[in-house]
Amino acid sequence: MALSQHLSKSRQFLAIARNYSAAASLVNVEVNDKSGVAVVTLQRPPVNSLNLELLTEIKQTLTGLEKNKSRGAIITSAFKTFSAGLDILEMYKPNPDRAKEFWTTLQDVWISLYSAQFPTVALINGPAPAGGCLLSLCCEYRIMVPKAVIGLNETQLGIVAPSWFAASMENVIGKRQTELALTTGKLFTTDEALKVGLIDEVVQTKEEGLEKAQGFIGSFARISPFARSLSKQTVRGGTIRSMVKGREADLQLFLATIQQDQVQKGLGLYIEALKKKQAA
Ligand SMILES: CCCCC/C=C\C/C=C\C/C=C/C(=O)SCCNC(=O)CCNC(=O)[C@H](O)C(C)(C)COP(=O)(O)OP(=O)(O)OC[C@H]1O[C@@H](n2cnc3c(N)ncnc32)[C@H](O)[C@@H]1OP(=O)(O)O
Repeated sequence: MALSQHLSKSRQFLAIARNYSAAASLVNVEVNDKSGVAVVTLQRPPVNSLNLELLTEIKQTLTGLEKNKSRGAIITSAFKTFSAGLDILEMYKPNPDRAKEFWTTLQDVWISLYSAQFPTVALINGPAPAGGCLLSLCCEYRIMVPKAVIGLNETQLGIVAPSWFAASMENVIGKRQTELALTTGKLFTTDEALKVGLIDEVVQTKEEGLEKAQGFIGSFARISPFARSLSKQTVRGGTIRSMVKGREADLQLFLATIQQDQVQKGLGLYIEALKKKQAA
């Protein structure tokens, strides 16, 4: 499709996305007029913790971008935190039906983002623990600001990162580093993340990050989108197939795990600690 035609379609999507954003407003989508690349900004205050509603909007946004054959997407945050990960309140004293929908929607978001046909960049403009890290790991390229942290720190909450969280990290930094990171619940500083390959670039500001992200996506201008996306599928297909095959078992494991007394106690203490931190 010619770029002009494509941009016209993108603008139509933007109009729809704007209307949608106005109604719900947890995700803002802006399509760049020149490049056709969508900047997807998470905006659930205060820290973009991923609850059912935010995950649902992310899922709908990704579906819209895929339908409109997006040229690329940059995922970032409107706040100083990229994403605080899964909303702990979705797992603490959960309503079983909502917990089921919550986890299924998280799985859907992972599948859509991990297998997106268009190029994806995470512009990590603040802390990205656990589920925040997972979102960025689904992308093809990660750009991060200084003085932030990123990692799968689940063990620090007394829970375990599911196998597809671990696989997402392993595909980026390898088995050895993933095992060390997961067993300790490590949150990498920006410098540590760069050193281990968890992120690709460091930028000083979000604006610089947006330019770099556009540059990364622009680097595919002369590559056939068909060949690009099939190559991505070749590399990621095994991980996606294994997650999809195991998703019902994974859901049941999640539901059983969060009902355990020990897990509930741990989550309760963690929530208290977060609140005390704010009061101090
Ligand atoms: C093989 C077996 C498989 C079984 C599977 C079963 C279970 C595993 C399931 C899931 C995996 C879990 C994944 C997750 O993502 S868990 C979430 C992990 N997240 C964190 O640990 C981050 C916690 N937050 C922070 O560290 C900080 O908030 C921050 C992100 C660094 C930001 O710091 P800042 O100082 O800017 O903000 P505050 O700390 O003051 O927070 C403001 C406000 O937000 C509340 N909040 C923070 N994080 C969360 C969260 N993740 N969920 C819900 N709420 C959160 C915080 O309490 C404050 O609230 P208040 O009401 O006091 O204003």
